Amino acid sequence: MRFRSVLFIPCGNPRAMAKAPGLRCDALIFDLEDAVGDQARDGALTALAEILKETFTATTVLVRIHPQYLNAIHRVLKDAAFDGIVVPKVNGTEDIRGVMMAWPKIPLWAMIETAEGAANLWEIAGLPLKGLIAGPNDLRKDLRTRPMAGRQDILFVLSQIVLFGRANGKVVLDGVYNQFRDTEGFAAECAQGRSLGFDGKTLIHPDQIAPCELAFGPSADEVAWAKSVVAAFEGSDAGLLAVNGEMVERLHLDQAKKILEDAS
Ligand SMILES: CC(C)(COP(=O)(O)OP(=O)(O)OC[C@H]1O[C@@H](n2cnc3c(N)ncnc32)[C@H](O)[C@@H]1OP(=O)(O)O)[C@@H](O)C(=O)NCCC(=O)NCCSC(=O)C[C@H](O)C(=O)O
Ligand SMILES: [Mg+2]
Repeated sequence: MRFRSVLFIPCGNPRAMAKAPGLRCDALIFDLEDAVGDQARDGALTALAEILKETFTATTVLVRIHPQYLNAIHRVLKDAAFDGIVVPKVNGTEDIRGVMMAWPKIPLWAMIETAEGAANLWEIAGLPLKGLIAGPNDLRKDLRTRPMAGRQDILFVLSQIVLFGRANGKVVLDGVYNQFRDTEGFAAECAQGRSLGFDGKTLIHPDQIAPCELAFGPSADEVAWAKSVVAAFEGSDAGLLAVNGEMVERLHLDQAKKILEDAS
């Protein structure tokens, strides 16, 4: 399953909700948390229950719950069809266990967006979760950082999400980019997220889907490199070879095969 492009849909926005079934991204996250004002909460939940009856172009449909309204959400969605729950502001393992009790069979995703959650990342990542998602907005609020070029202010947390996520076999998703009209800045942040090791990025606007897909998929250069490595090892049982002036080992062959698989 691919998780390159993962778009938040604000459940309180009927126009955005109407677009959701046809959107060509890997996953959708229907948001019942920060995107929904308190007055709109009941309507948003009803709208979500209705839309979950539809068929989606996206392969994975997730719901970001609001832990404060867990009982109401569970009551309305208990028979609804969706593929996972995103738990926001996870501070520690207890925040996940409560949701696991309510939905024992559905895959859970933890958002790492508080100082406490980041400090407890190793324990959280050790839980049977599907994935970890960075939340840069809440993280900056909680850490009291100021946005810096190259996300230097939160880079250590982003890298730890990748580190602890990978060590525990989780899908790891980068956080959202708020300046949704800034295509250059967005492309740069996607490239950085890809280089840091994230599987994909969470998005806030449909216009971010295509550039995100491009950034997180294998580049033309990577595919060319992968083909040359696979070709070089064909019929050879050598441990390492020189290919185009570069030493490549069998671990690179594994990487090359993965790139070609991702590109297909
Ligand atoms: C950011 C937006 C408020 C901008 O919306 P808008 O001004 O309406 O943009 P456009 O006019 O360009 O929109 C064009 C049409 O596309 C629809 N649209 C926009 N966004 C979405 C979306 N996310 N999903 C589906 N459809 C969308 C508009 O309705 C327009 O439709 P139409 O009028 O029929 O042509 C808006 O993009 C938005 O609300 N985005 C989602 C915001 C959100 O969900 N935020 C919460 C999650 S992010 C987060 O919390 C991060 C994390 O927790 C952290 O701490 O960092
Ligand atoms: Mg947040």
